[in-house]
Amino acid sequence: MLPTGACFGCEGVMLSLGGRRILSDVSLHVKRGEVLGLIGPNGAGKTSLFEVLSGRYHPQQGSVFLDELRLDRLDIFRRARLGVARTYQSPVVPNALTIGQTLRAARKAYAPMMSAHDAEWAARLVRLDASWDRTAGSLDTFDRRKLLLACLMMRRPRVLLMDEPASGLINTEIAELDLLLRKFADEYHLAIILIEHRLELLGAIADRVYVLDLGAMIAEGAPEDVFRDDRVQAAYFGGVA
Ligand SMILES: Nc1ncnc2c1ncn2[C@@H]1O[C@H](COP(=O)(O)OP(=O)(O)OP(=O)(O)O)[C@@H](O)[C@H]1O
Repeated sequence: MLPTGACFGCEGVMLSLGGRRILSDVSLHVKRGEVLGLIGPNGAGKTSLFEVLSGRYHPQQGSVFLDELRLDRLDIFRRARLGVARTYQSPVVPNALTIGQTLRAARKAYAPMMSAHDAEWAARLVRLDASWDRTAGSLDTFDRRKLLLACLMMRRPRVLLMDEPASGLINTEIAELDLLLRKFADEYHLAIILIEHRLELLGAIADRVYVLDLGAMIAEGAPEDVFRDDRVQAAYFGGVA
């Protein structure tokens, strides 16, 4: 069960891969309209936790919840259809398709089919200004991210999991991305979880932050408190915990 007010998350997740313990007793939850940061040093288990939440990995112990629904037995595509959207560190787009064709493919990927109006709305929402005749492969990193976000947003997801969405972006683009994500959370009540290495980026946008280290959750709270936490300092900078 999730705590009162939470709409998505996991409880007591234990994951082993290839005989190695990757996650130990990990719990995390997010509310509607909340932007959550997930941080931790390299190899802490952040991406593995996203794979558990999105349904690519099935943990040996623990559960994933969307409201009261237990998602444990559902594969990644079923969770996506229930409103668990996911982006990846590399914005891989279908290079040869135009923006228009890519959005059309997303509209028709599964029932219910979305309308052309939904695609136009989503492209406007993410401020994708490029011509729809352009091939997706010709877009820069930020426009690729926007195109992939538009494909997700047209279906009005309930949860958005984003693995290092600021990777490859310049500062002005990161500022625009922050505004977009705040808008998704505030106006569309989307629950957002972001993986980010750079603490300073999360300080500006996250309502709350979780810190993973060596597969265990070592801190949770407001960004300014978490960043001062001795265990977090030790995990990041090798100080004394
Ligand atoms: N399929 C796998 N089989 C065995 N070990 C794995 C597998 N995938 C990941 N790992 C290991 O699990 C640990 C956590 O990896 P993960 O990619 O989840 O960490 P991360 O916090 O996302 O790291 P980074 O910030 O470097 O992306 C690492 O030690 C990694 O080598």
